[in-house]
Parts: sequence; C-alpha cells; structure tokens
Amino acid sequence: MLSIAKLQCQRQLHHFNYSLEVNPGEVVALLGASGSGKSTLLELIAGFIPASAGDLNWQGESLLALPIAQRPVTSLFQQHNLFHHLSLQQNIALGLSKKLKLNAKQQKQMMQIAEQLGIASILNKRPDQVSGGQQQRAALARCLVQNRPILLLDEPFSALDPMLRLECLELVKQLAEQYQLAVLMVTHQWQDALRVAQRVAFVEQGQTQQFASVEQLQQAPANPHIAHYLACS
Ligand SMILES: Nc1ncnc2c1ncn2[C@@H]1O[C@H](COP(=O)(O)OP(=O)(O)OP(=O)(O)O)[C@@H](O)[C@H]1O
Repeated sequence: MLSIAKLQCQRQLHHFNYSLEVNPGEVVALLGASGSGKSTLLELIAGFIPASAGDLNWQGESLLALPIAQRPVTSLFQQHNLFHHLSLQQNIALGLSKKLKLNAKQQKQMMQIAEQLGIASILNKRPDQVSGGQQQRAALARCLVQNRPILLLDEPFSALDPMLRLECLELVKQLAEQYQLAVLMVTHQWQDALRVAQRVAFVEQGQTQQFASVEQLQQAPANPHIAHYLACS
C-alpha cells in the first residue's frame, strides 16, 4: 500500500499537509481547485521536492530517503511526456534503457504492452505523426515497461476529446487491476473520478480536507466548498 501520513512541505508562503492511502490495484483521484496543491503532492511522492515532515511509505518501507531514480514511481503528465525527435518505440524504450538497447525479454514485454494499448502498428512513427490519444498511450506504455508499482497521473487525458478521454480512463482502471498498480490521478473532473476511482482525496489550501470513497464524498461532502466543487465539475 502507498501510505501518506501528514506528509508536509513548504513552498514559498504555502504549507502543505497530506494524508491518504492507495492500495495496489486501486485508482485514487485527487480533486481540488486550481492551485490547491494537487501537483505538489505528486512532486513530493516522486521526490522532486523534499518533505519537511510526515511519512511516505510503500509496502511499509519509507520512500523519503530514496533518490528520484530509485523510487518505485512513474509519472504521466498532461503534455511533454515524449521526445518529439524519437519514434514512439524509442520513447517507450527510453523507460528501460537510456541507450535504447533492449534485451529480448524487454523487447517482448514492450511489444506486449504496445499491443495491449493499441499502438503496436504505429511504433515507428514520431509523436507529431500520431494523435494526442496515441501519444498518451505511448507515454503510458513507457511508464508500464518500467514495472514500477506506483503510477502518478497529472491530468494526463484532459486535452483529449471526451470519447478518447473516457477510453483512456477505462484503460487506466484496467491496467491498475491487471498490474496491481497504485494509481494516484489528478483530475478536475468529478465525472472522471466517478468513472475510474474507488476513493477520492479532496485537496483544499494545501491540505487533504477529505479522503473518502466516491460515494461518501458525494453523499456527505466535508464542507460547502467541496459540495460546490462537485456540483460544478
Ligand atoms: N515550483 C514552485 N515554486 C513555488 N511555488 C509553487 C511551485 N509550483 C507550485 N507552486 C505553488 O504551490 C501552490 C500549489 O500548486 P500546485 O501546482 O500543487 O496546485 P494544483 O492543485 O496542482 O493546481 P492546478 O490544478 O492549477 O494544476 C500554488 O499556490 C502554486 O503557486
């Protein structure tokens, strides 16, 4: 389990304090207004910024002392996930080898994942030759080939058209179950959370104000701001 307990940091005048957990195979949605501190939590987990206090554990072991490269974490962002001068295949291979040299086992795993994500036939194309959805699938494939159990998603599909977005969300849910990934997904869309997440952490002014199942959040939002946000998103 990914366990986050009073995990804190300071950014300029803002103080952040987060508590939540994510089980393997589960998707937890991070919701909250712009600037509330959702991306900051992902940066703390990935190790891009240091924590000032609190706990960040994976399967009972603290991640806090681990450098970025050794954390069991991969991330997918809204954009800038791919190198545009490389093919999709090379971009995915980068997840495994900086020199793009894969052994037979790695090559096989990459092809299996590419097939599952529906991009096997376009692996030789560059990102600017494929659609936004295909680009995000390739970026997701690069995350998956790394075999790291924590997947952080920062609004990865919000630039896609609604149908594609839903398809990609379904895919994430399916992949979380299949690979037993603990997925933490930032979204502004309550509908996305309803579709894909079992639990939701609502972030307000740098704090996880409410961490609950989607049903609980819907039925008993902790304060009027949360109720208003859900009604509007
Ligand atoms: N690199 C940074 N240095 C200093 N402060 C930052 C930095 N990045 C973000 N902040 C501040 O931290 C606060 C939280 O930002 P964060 O990006 O985590 O919010 P968010 O909820 O992800 O917002 P959005 O939904 O708009 O992406 C904001 O007030 C922001 O100005």
